[in-house]
Amino acid sequence: MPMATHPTETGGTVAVEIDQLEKTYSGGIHALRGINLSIEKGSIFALLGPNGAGKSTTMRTLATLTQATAGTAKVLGFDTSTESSQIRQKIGYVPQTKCSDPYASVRDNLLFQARVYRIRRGERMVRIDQLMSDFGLMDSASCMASQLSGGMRRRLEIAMGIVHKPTLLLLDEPTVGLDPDARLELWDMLTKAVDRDKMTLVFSTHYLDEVDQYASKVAIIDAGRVMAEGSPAELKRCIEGKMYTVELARRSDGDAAMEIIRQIPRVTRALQIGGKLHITGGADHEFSQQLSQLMKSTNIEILSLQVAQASLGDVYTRVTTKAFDPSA
Ligand SMILES: Nc1ncnc2c1ncn2[C@@H]1O[C@H](COP(=O)(O)OP(=O)(O)OP(=O)(O)O)[C@@H](O)[C@H]1O
Repeated sequence: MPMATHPTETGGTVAVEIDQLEKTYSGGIHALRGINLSIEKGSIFALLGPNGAGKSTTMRTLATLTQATAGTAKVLGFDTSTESSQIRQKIGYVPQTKCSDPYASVRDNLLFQARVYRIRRGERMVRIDQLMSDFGLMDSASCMASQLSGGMRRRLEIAMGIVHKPTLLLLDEPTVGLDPDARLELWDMLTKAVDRDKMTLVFSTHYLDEVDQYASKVAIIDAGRVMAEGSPAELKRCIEGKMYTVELARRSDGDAAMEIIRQIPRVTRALQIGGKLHITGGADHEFSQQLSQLMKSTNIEILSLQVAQASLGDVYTRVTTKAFDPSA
């Protein structure tokens, strides 16, 4: 992975350009079915999607660890299929699975990585001390990686991923399996490091709150395709009207209630999940009155009706789940 010289970085203001990317694994599994994405330099970009959506495959392609079947992916102006060595010295990649040596200390794990990237002897210790301080690892410098908590081990692995000050950092589900406090701690330290070293960050996640809070842009991926893309605020605005959550007194009324909802002209989406009906429709008082009156007239008792602005979760549910679509 390390190279003696640094190539001139190209790509203008774009860090990643993906065009019609396809990946078919042996056995005929279509992991990517024509992904298009453009990621600006300096942004924090999230790939959000359910299990098996193709997030890791996209990450691995950008990290030049797997070859696309068709289409192109450019990282910092370099082609992932023909210019992998130029890309590898400019990026940091931290996979989903543990990648530190469990039997080496925190300091030795970082030292190993610094040697791999041929950081000069004089600079190595300064950089390692800085990273241990940034990621709250100073007091654990001599601990073996296997002795660290899940959150600390993840922080060590991210520190290892940026030891060479990459321009682009790829993190595959950085907080998976961590408790809420550990997630917050990690994001706090990570965003400070990203800011200071002026990195572009691309991360994949299942956590909507992380996307809402930290990402400047997000692509929602499902079954190997980009289903929606934009800033979290833009995506929320895409959902017209408001979100209504109706809880029925009797779960058994669910199907009948869905039939009634289908008759309301301004309902754009409706979904029945575990005894609750999630409806997108008109944003006015009249709409919610119409909804409750129709239910009452057919003896369907409503326990509660809540109204909210669309959340990123609503967008996610809408683009990744088969909902009732009256226009379909
Ligand atoms: N090495 C491989 N060989 C064969 N199939 C694979 C391989 N890696 C991934 N797949 C398949 O490709 C599809 C996409 O997988 P991928 O890991 O990219 O999704 P993901 O969105 O990262 O999922 P998760 O959130 O579960 O990590 C899945 O159907 C998966 O089973």
